[in-house]
Amino acid sequence: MTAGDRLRYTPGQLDRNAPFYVAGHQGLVGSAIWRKLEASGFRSVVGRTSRELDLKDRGRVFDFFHEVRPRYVVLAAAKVGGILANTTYPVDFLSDNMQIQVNVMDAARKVGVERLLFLGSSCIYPKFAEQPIREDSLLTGHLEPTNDAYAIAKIAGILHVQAVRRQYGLPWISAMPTNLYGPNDNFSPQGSHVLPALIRRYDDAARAGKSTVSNWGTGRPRREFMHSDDMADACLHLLEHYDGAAQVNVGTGSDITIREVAHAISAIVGYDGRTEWDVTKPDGTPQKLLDVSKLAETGWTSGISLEEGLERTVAWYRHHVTTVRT
Ligand SMILES: NC(=O)C1=CN([C@@H]2O[C@H](COP(=O)(O)OP(=O)(O)OC[C@H]3O[C@@H](n4cnc5c(N)ncnc54)[C@H](OP(=O)(O)O)[C@@H]3O)[C@@H](O)[C@H]2O)C=CC1
Ligand SMILES: C[C@H]1O[C@H](OP(=O)(O)OP(=O)(O)OC[C@H]2O[C@@H](n3cnc4c(=O)[nH]c(N)nc43)[C@H](O)[C@@H]2O)[C@@H](O)[C@@H](O)C1=O
Repeated sequence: MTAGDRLRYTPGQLDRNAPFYVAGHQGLVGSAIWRKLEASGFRSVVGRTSRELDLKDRGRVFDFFHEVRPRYVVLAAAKVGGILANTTYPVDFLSDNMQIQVNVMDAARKVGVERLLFLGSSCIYPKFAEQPIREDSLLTGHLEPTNDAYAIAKIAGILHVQAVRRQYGLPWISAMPTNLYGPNDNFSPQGSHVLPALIRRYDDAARAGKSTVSNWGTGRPRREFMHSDDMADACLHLLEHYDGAAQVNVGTGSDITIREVAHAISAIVGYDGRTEWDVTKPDGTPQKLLDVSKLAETGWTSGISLEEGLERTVAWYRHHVTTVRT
């Protein structure tokens, strides 16, 4: 594919028989996308674990794309973690993510992948962006320092997609999800995001009859949480209905304090002890609520309430407690 070879994209159903590569298909988002594609009739969905194909290995990534020749790609493979992991390992979050996305997008461009969806994150926006955060607030202010390395890699990914559109005419797109949760999440006490951390902590405490649990920070920051099945639904919707250079925010449109979500989880698991707040741990950005009007204009809104999503995820966690990723 060279500059000037333009693929004509017509919004509508993707071909259910065409090879569809889900990068990161065993992760929180990738596994939800896999379930969604199978349920939607896709017959040729392809995935590789990082053991089978390390996406940092450029040569092997090119070999894979030449062999499989996917027509569609969702790039849901990334180095991902919560606030502490991002603060402790900034080099990994910058370097791994830059390598993964550059290799995948270069190889996908080389074989002429028709539709590619790059997943960024709501942390790409300035720390003190006006709320709810509109897509056009990108690069208008300083980033939140606890995840600036990760955010810079994700911003480079958005630019990469836009550059491919401009130079090669491929109708690739980017989506910026809010904080996500659901089955196959990372439940590592130190490395995970807040929601899996709280589910594990409160469930462990309820089982052990503990009188106190300690959460991080002040509990005052506000976050918007979305179930990964909603996210997967939005991804397929965008691939079938959106073709623009600007990234699209993906969220539910409402947020909640960490204190409130901790209370909700403790009630679901039946924990009746005390909750303390360890203010030596970082709060991160004070509020991250996405403006989802652009997504709504494409015809998609979130369908899973936080209450239902938490119930489902706690049930999943309890069923998989001995095998969850930590
Ligand atoms: N979770 C969240 O709250 C949010 C996530 N996102 C974005 O969504 C996407 C998916 O995140 P999520 O599902 O949560 O992350 P997970 O950690 O659950 O999954 C990431 C996946 O990436 C794969 N992966 C990581 N490194 C490599 C590598 N070197 N080679 C091949 N595969 C690799 C892993 O494969 P394996 O299991 O085989 O090692 C894993 O399945 C990411 O781009 C993330 O930035 C955006 C906003 C919020
Ligand atoms: C999705 C997004 O996720 C990260 O940003 P974040 O939203 O700040 O992520 P978080 O889920 O880790 O924390 C949210 C809030 O919750 C509080 N908190 C309480 N108790 C625990 C706890 O036990 N663990 C964690 N992790 N946080 C806790 C914590 O102190 C903070 O105030 C980015 O680095 C980046 O990866 C990114 O894009």
